[in-house]
Amino acid sequence: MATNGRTVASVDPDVALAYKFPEVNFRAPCRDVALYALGVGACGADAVDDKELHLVHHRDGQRHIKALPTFASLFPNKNSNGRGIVNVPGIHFDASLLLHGQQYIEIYKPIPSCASVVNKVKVAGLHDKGKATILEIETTTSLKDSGEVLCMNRSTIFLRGAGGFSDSSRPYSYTTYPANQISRISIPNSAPSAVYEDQTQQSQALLYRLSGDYNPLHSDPMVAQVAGFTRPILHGLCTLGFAARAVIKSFCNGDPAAVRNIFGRFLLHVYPGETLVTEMWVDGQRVQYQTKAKERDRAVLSGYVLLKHIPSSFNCGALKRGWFSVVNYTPKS
Ligand SMILES: CCCCCCC[C@@H](O)CC(=O)SCCNC(=O)CCNC(=O)[C@H](O)C(C)(C)COP(=O)(O)OP(=O)(O)OC[C@H]1O[C@@H](n2cnc3c(N)ncnc32)[C@H](O)[C@@H]1OP(=O)(O)O
Repeated sequence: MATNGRTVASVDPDVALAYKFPEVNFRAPCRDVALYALGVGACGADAVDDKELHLVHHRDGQRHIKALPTFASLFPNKNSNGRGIVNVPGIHFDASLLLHGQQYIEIYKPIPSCASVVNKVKVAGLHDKGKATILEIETTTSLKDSGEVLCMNRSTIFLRGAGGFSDSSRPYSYTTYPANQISRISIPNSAPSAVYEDQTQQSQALLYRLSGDYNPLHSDPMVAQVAGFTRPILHGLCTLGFAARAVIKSFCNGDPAAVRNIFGRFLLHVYPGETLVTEMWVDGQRVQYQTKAKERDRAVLSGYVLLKHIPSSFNCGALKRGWFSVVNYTPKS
């Protein structure tokens, strides 16, 4: 329903939860993997950066470029209308007020750089927060030929202005697992094990959107203003890609296959051109992180990355072209 061009929000949880999504088949070609890597800043500091060149270029003797684990976060886009909006019967909202709240990714197999895959999708959570509705979409992606499951994405979408559909004394909440299992991130008081600084470009969102999220919030100044921002903002998943790269460069010697799970909560919007400073704390195989927009000194993202192995000790204090990675880390025995 729409009045004056704006959709009047309404949520019918029974209709939404009963909906069976169709399976979505698609092909993720090599070119998409490289374009995505560039969209999240790979090779931005140094075009021949040895820790990242393999994300966009394969040398003689290598068959394929390597996909960042967060490339998997693009797969749920294929369930959407191409503007980051998943249509779920029973949920009507003003698309200009949608924000990405959280993303959780489990990687079961290294993400291939070229594959035909299929998405199975379900509503995994629905919460009435009064001023907003939180919708959680779970997408499980498998290789089309073998049926092997590659990864699972849990996308948490914050629908501003769409809450209040339940009794305020007993707000509606549904989830297929305890949400606090992944959403409570407490940042340690101790000094971080590593800090990584990265510069986003003014054109970052315009480049990132070519990976498939054409939500005009990230490109159209008028739409951004209606949504409450002074100018277009960066895609949340772009910021998550920067944070994942920070962890991979600092603790995995650039190997994207070293990552098992990734979680991030988007705390505040990021403007393209801002400097992202990611602080990381290692605890066994888990790297907790917090990313700040340096110019505003505000935390914009926090979460964790679960690695396949405890990272080994190494020294990395190189400071070049405004990037730094200061490592103060010895693995626990
Ligand atoms: C399938 C594919 C789908 C992918 C779609 C993606 C499409 C993309 O094109 C869209 C984007 O990329 S948007 C850009 C990235 N996101 C952002 O910039 C949002 C940044 N975060 C914010 O602005 C605020 O945290 C904000 C506004 C989110 C919340 O702030 P407040 O309104 O101040 O909320 P608050 O009062 O603190 O809390 C209210 C309840 O909500 C919960 N909550 C808060 N932040 C959350 C978040 N980020 N994610 C999930 N839940 C969140 C709180 O816990 C609280 O609940 P409770 O009272 O039960 O604790």
